[in-house]
Amino acid sequence: MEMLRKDAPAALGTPSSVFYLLLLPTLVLWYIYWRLSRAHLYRLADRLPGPRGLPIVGHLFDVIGPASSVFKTVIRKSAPFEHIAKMWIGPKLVVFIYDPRDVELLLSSHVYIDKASEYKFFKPWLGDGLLISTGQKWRSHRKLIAPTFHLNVLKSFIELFNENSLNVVRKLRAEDGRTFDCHDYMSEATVEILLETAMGVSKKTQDKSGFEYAMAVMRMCDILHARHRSIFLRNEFIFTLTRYYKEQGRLLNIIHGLTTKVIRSKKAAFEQGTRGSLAQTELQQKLQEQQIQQAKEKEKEHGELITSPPSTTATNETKANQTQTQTQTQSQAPVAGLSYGQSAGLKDDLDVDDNDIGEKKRLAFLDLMLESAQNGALITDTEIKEQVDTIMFEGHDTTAAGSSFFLSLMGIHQDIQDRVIAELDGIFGDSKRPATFQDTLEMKYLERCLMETLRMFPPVPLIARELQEDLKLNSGNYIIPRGATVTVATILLHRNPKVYANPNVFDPDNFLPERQVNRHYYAFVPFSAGPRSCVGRKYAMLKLKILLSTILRNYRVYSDLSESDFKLQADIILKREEGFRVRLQPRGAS
Ligand code: HEM
Repeated sequence: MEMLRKDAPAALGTPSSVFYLLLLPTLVLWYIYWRLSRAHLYRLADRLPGPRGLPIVGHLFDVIGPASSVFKTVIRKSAPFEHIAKMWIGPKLVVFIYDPRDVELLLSSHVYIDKASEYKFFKPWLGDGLLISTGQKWRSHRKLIAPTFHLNVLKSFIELFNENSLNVVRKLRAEDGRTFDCHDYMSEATVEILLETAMGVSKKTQDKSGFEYAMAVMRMCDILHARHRSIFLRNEFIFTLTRYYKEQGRLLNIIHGLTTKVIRSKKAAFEQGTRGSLAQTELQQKLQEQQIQQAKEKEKEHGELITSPPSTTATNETKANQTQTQTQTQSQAPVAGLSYGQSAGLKDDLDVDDNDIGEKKRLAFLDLMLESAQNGALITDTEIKEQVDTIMFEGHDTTAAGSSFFLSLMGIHQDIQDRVIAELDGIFGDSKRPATFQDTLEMKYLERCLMETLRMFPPVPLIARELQEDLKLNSGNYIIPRGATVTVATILLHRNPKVYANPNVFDPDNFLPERQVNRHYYAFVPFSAGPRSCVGRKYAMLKLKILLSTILRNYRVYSDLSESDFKLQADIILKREEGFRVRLQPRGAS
């Protein structure tokens, strides 16, 4: 008995050996349970076509590595499949869709609106802003924000679009005749335009130019993309141990520093009763001063009696109201279709009739946010900050990429550039006058070139959703199971040979109305579509037309490369790895 008692612990083993003895069966049981709980996912996934991956890890190794090679590999492997391609990234099922009929099902739905888990890496930066939020919060904020990008509001930005575009032209003089990366200029300009329009502050109120902010955003996107591509960096704990985490903190200081300052300065003006863009007020004052000066000079020259310029004593609020009223009486453009970046026939909440928008809602973005906060609990200070961060990011990086691709393509296709320039000369002649809203409607060929740029090089090349319900596709007898991530591969959709006869050829005539009419609405969705479409779509198109036409009225663009030399990288926003290298020559100089 005595012996038995002594041996008993040895027979049962030490606590650690018991642990190891139980570990294996526990793991096996857990694995069986895990597989069974995902049986539905595996069953339906097995029926989906896609490139063959490795056992267990699937295509994990395809998404690890430099950004440009990952993008190329994923596109290359998906391309041979006609409508849809499935890939396993470890345990994660990702399904790429690029048939317009399936894209319509996903994007037009009010059910499949939850963003994929990859968007969670944006959280420290954008919080629960419009891009990543979901449910009731997204719904109510979308309803609040969409009208602030209504055409009536946008028309009041035209002077600022013009003024900032001229500013870029002046800055570009430093690069005359040299090959340089135009993306830096486009980034800085798009940040400053956003500050002055949607945010309604003057760029003079900032210590530094938008350049530092734009560069911090670019670096931040690199970090987020690195997290997408590394299994280790995806883990929150491991991430905090890396240099990326420290750098993220530094970058967020710059990014949030600017947005905090913007809100503070706008709030201060708001509390003093000032509404509307402070930059707009400054610009109007400057124009008035110029008018007075010119009138005085004229008077001196000719001894002419001149009528006095408009009073400068009106309050900012009155002026902002005046601007808004003026814009309401300007020509009412067709609201749907090409001019605003989507297929004719597609409509979303930006296409509401003018009369459906209440008076108060005709405010620019940050004005409306502050007004709503003042009037009740529609939006809190934290939420305003999240939305400002979201609009600042979404509103600048996308248009910086779009305009840089446009200039690169103009540089490559001199014959097409000739036609754009001829159109602009037809509209403006020799005049240096700023563009009006009506002019932008007449830039038909430039518009087609812009659309073709967004087709071939969509700044947002992938739109990903996480399915909470199964999705039965239209293109074939396929069901994508709930739990999967569905990705609209815009870049493949836009180059679908069944839709575009020569998908890899830059041909602005793809957007001739007669060609458009025969195409599926969802074959062109650079701004997404449906309930989660881009709220900045019209803003982006109007701004890009003014910015790019101003550049091409002043410079001719050249490029030493062709599209086949582009090394595309999709670190959130589509870019050229080698930079957007172009050369400019002032127009009129031979
Ligand atoms: C060429 C320029 C632009 C392109 C190609 C573009 C593209 C897109 C796309 C594809 C989405 C959907 C993303 C997704 O579902 O994952 C989106 C969403 C969004 N965009 Fe844009 N965008 C552009 C410019 C702008 C501008 C100028 C603003 C604001 C001033 C803006 C604000 C937003 C916001 C807030 C969302 C989220 C909307 C929501 O989820 O309800 N974008 N954009």
